Amino acid sequence: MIEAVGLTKRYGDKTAVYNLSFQVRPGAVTGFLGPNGSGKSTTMRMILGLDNPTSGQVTIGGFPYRKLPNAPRQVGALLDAKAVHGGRSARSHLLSLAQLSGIPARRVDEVLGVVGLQDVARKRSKGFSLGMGQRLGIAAALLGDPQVLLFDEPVNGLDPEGILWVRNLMKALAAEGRTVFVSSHLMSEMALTADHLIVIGRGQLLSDMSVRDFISANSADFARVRTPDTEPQLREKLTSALTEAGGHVLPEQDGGLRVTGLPLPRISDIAHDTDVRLWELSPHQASLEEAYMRMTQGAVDYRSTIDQKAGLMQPLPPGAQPPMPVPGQGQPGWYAPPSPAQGGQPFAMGQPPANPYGTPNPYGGPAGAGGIAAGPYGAPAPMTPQTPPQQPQGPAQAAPQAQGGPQAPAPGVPAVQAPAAAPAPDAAAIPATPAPAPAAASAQPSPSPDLTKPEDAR
Ligand SMILES: Nc1ncnc2c1ncn2[C@@H]1O[C@H](COP(=O)(O)OP(=O)(O)OP(=O)(O)O)[C@@H](O)[C@H]1O
Repeated sequence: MIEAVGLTKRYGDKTAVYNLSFQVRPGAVTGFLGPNGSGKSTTMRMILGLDNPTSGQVTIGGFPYRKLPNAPRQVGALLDAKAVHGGRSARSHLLSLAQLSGIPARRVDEVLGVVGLQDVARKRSKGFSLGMGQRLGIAAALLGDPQVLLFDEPVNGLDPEGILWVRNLMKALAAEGRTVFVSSHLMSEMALTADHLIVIGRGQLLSDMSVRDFISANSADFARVRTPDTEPQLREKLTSALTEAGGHVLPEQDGGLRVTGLPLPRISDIAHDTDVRLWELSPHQASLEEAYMRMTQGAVDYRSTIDQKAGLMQPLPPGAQPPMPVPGQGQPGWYAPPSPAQGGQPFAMGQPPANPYGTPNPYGGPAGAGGIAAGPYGAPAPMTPQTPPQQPQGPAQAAPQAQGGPQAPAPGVPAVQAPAAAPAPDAAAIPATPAPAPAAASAQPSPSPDLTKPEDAR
C-alpha cells in the first residue's frame, strides 16, 4: 500500500503539492487524475524518492522509498518513457537495469515478451516509436516483479491495440493483489481501467472515491428527448411544458433536448398531454469525463480562450480565476448537467443508480464499458521499429540521458526504468518503456500470470 500523509512540495514560491493525504490500496487499479500542472508527477516522484517532500511523508508498505529493503523488487514505475539511452538496444537497457538490481538476465527476455518487444529487442531504442518506448518503460517497471506499480500516463502514444493491452495488464496486475497507481488524462480509458480515483487540482486533493461514486457525486443522469425534426414548434411546446413541470431542459446540438429533474414516465406523460410526438426518449448517464470536468473546472490552470466563446464555461471577469472546486460539488457555470443535488433525480421511478461500468442498465441501455478482452498479458502484435534515424550515434545523441536516463540511473529508482546508480533526489526521470506485442496477439486470455514473475520467483 502507498500512503501519503500531509504531503507538500514547494519549488521556491511555487507550491506543486499541498497537504495531500491518501492511500493507494492493493488489489485495485487506482487512477490518479488532475489537470495539467496539478502535481501528479511531483507526487509520483516523491513516492519514488526522486523528490523530497517539503513536509509530510509518503511511504510504501510502511517505508519511505529510500528505506525500502530491496526496493527494485518491491516497486516498479514508469515515469518518463524517454529516459532511455537511445544508443542502447531495448535488451541492453533492461539488462543494465536488471544488473543494478540483482535481477537475473533471463527475466529481461521474459518482460520483453510480455510487452511484445521480443522481435526488436536488439534494436537501438532511438528508433523506437512513442508506443514502443512506452512498452519498453512498462517492461522496466515489471522487471523486478514488484508488488507496487506506478505508471505515469502509460498509454501515451499507444495505438488502440496497445491501449487495450495496457488496460488488461493493469487490471490483471491488480487482480493478482498488486497495488497499481496510474495517472492518465484519458477519461474514457480511466473509466474502463480504474476501480478507484484520486483526483487532485492545484496540488490539493479534490476527490478520493470509487469511479462509480465519483460519477454519481459529480453528475446527474438525464433523459434525451427528440421531437420530429420537421416540426420545430413541437420542440418549443414540449420544452415549455417540461419546464413548467419542474424539469430542466437544455437544447443539444443535433436538435434533441437534455432533460433533468423529471423521470422518464413523467416526460412521456407530459409529451402525450401536450400532443407532442416523440422520436426519442432515452435514459443516459453522464460520463466520467463530464464528471471530471465538473469536478476540476476551477482547478484548471491552462485553458484556451476559445472555451468561453464556445459556451463551455461562463465568462469570468478579466483576470479572475474560477473558484477551486469543492469535493462533491459541481462547478457553477460548467456545461455538464446539473448534479443530483441541483437537478434532482431525473429517473426517480426505479431508476438505476446503475453501474456505469459493466452491468447492463435496467432500461436496456448499453452495458457500459466493461467488456474487456481477455488475457491480462495477451500482448499485441510484435512491433517494428521505426526507421532508425540516419544521424550518427555518437555521444551527443545520448544527451537526454543526463536527466536520469538509464545511463545515469537515478539513485533509488527501482525497477522502473531507472537510471542506475543511486537515486538523486529531485532528479526526475524514471525509466522508459516499451510496449508489448507478443505473438499471441490479441485476445487470448493471457498466458499465465506467471509471465510477470521472474523465473527465480516461480
Ligand atoms: N522541478 C521543478 N521546479 C519548479 N517547478 C516545478 C518543478 N517540477 C514541477 N514544478 C511545477 O509544479 C507544478 C506541478 O507539476 P507536475 O509536473 O507535478 O504536474 P502534473 O500534474 O504532472 O502535470 P501534467 O499533467 O501536465 O504532466 C507545475 O506548476 C510545475 O510547473
